[in-house]
Amino acid sequence: MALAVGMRVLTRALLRPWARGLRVAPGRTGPAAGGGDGMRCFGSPRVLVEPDPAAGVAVVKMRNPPVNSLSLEFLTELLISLEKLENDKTFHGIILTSDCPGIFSAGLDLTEMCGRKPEHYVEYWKAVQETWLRFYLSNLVVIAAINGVSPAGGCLLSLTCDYRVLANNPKYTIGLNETLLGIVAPFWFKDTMVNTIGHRATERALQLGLLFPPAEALRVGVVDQVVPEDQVQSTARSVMAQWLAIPDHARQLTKTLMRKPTADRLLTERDADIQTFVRFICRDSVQKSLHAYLEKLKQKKG
Ligand SMILES: CC/C=C\CC(=O)SCCNC(=O)CCNC(=O)[C@H](O)C(C)(C)COP(=O)(O)OP(=O)(O)OC[C@H]1O[C@@H](n2cnc3c(N)ncnc32)[C@H](O)[C@@H]1OP(=O)(O)O
Repeated sequence: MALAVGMRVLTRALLRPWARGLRVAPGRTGPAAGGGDGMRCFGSPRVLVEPDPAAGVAVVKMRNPPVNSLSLEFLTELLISLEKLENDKTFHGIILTSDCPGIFSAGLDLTEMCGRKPEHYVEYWKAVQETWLRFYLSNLVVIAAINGVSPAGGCLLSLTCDYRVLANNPKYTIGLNETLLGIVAPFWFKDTMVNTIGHRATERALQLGLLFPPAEALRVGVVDQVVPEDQVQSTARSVMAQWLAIPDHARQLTKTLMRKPTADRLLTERDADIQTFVRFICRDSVQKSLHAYLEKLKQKKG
């Protein structure tokens, strides 16, 4: 039921103006990674999909340099790739990873939330909601191979996955750090974190905007496994094999059982959540905080 609702909302999303004209186009050519049966990589400008049909797995690489910030276009391309893989019976699992060295994703694109018109914030927030819903409720096994830093929306994206493998590099911190930007993680960001690490740990992590280095992330449960950097992809593949060995219908129904109540909360409060976000982001004080944060990021270089 929730999945049927999910399909309908995606179809609606793809009909929206920002999604029109974006279709999965043939990308880089060459043999599929590990597949060897001639199926080619495909994707879109910002998302590279490396299919391994023999394993029933596709590696989805985010490539929106420099930091894989989750812009409207990038989210749209991610959704289209996910839908294409879900509709292809060859695939049972995807490994979500990054093509940008040292960065999994810098989270929501701050330039989408700064100095724009309210109508833009509405469209952007719909896309953020849609991405969370689609990944959170996907029938596929989704494993995050986290090969870089992963703050805020980047962390959220990984939390939608069924399993997280993080590279053991002290620079690769992960967490919901929204409060450090003077903004508030919405209830469904919070719920996703609570479902992963529990209420008390989430309360502390979200209020303090904690970004956990690998050992801490593992201890608190934000990630499931920390491995040497050069073993992230191979570990994700062996974990995937374990998950795919479970009868698919039983695993899928169990996933739905676990996640539906959390997703339903957003599905029933979707419009109110958009209004809350737009009201909040349009506040002068919030705009000032975001501008100051972006400025600080830029000055870091000089
Ligand atoms: C209501 C809920 C709302 C929001 C949830 C969110 O997701 S808010 C976003 C939170 N994200 C962050 O706090 C991460 C901010 N970025 C960083 O900390 C660093 O950029 C990062 C990811 C550690 C990478 O550092 P690095 O030194 O490699 O790159 P640099 O900082 O120089 O950044 C390169 C250019 O990218 C721009 N940029 C970085 N993050 C974002 C972002 N989230 N959105 C948009 N743009 C971003 C940065 O300004 C640099 O731009 P440039 O024009 O080249 O100076």
